[in-house]
Amino acid sequence: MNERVLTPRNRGFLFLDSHPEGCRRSVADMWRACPDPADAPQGPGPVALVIGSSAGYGLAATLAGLKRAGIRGIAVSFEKAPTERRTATAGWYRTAATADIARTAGRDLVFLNGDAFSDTMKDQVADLVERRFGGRLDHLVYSVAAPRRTDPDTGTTYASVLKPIGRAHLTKTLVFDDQGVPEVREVETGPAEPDDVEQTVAVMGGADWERWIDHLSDRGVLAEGFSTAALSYIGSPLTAAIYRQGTIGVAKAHLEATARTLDERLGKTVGGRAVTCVNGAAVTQSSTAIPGIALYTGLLRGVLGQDMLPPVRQLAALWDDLTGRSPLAPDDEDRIRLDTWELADDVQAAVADRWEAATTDTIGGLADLDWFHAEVRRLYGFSVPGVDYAAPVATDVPWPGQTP
Ligand SMILES: NC(=O)c1ccc[n+]([C@@H]2O[C@H](COP(=O)([O-])OP(=O)(O)OC[C@H]3O[C@@H](n4cnc5c(N)ncnc54)[C@H](O)[C@@H]3O)[C@@H](O)[C@H]2O)c1
Repeated sequence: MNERVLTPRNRGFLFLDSHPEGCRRSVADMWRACPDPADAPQGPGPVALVIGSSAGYGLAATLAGLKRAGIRGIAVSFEKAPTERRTATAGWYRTAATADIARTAGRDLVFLNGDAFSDTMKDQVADLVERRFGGRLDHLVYSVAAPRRTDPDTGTTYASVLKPIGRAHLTKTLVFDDQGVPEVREVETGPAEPDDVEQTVAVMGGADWERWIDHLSDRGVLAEGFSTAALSYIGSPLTAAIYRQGTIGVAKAHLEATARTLDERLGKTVGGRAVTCVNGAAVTQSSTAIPGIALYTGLLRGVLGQDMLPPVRQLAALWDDLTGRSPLAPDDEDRIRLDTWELADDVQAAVADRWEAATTDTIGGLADLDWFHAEVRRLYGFSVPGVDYAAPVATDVPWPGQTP
């Protein structure tokens, strides 16, 4: 058993190691933060597939699905195993913790580790649905955030980028030095090259989600009334140049257009439904990579405090919609909106005032930096309340279903 004391080592918002016990507790905290349903789910539960289940919104989808809807089924993510020298990635440890929660809740959830963009993974999932889950999938939540995707048809690998379109964009941004001292800087991001948009759409648009649905449909494993949701983001005018009007925004528009195509197709074939679900800002490994988002999210928390709705509470509402317990009215572009708390006019006005006033000297009084800094560390299992970080911890935690 490889036991050692782990201290955080990071470059910016990226950490080299993850803390297994901290990751386990952060999942337990998320589980507790998901509200109980008025009546406990009965029976074996609907069969669900969550893609991107080990972090951020996909982890929230998995936990909220277990608690609110009593799902069983399959959870897919892409994580790295521990080695002699390095810990596993945080999502590996969170997956082990999620598996324990599913087991305790009496739900049969199978965790697969591999590339969701591959056809091999799609076949593996379809085989499992056939063999283990009665051949019928009731729900699919798509929550992948990835830097690259290889198209199985052509073998071409696409890389997504976060760039403005048309001209360079100067934004304020928040960084922390090695001692954790915050600094507000300006960074310029150059405009997208001609094929950056196409590449980003190929990774983060709707192509892979559509491929999943077609693949599972061809295999005949979509249940009558099957429903699917993919996660999207709109965000603030403050981040629009880099996000919604940037390369990633074009990809999100593609994802939302794909939902409309899939919705029509599923309606005709299995009486099913496809939607995108627009969520609010959250601190995740993917979101911290977006220029300006760290500052924006820290200020948003400064304005909203505890009223900032965590992913697991948003996803509880999504499951209530998917299962028909409490349907949500879509917006005029057929999207489910769980981001209204973030985009409320008064909230956005207050964040914009603070953004304007933000400098290295003033930031401490404008943003909730303690929260933001701790959230970033919690992504890797550090700064989780109740964990003894001085104690040695076993890093070779097995993937669920494997023997150590
Ligand atoms: N973070 C936010 O503020 C925010 C807000 C609204 C919507 N969203 C959306 O939520 C979705 C998930 O983003 P996140 O921020 O939770 O990301 P994240 O980085 O926290 O999680 C990404 C997940 O995708 C998995 N993954 C990555 N590549 C994969 C691959 N090739 N195969 C299988 N799994 C893979 C990872 O293992 C992880 O489970 C995205 O669509 C994002 O746009 C995020």
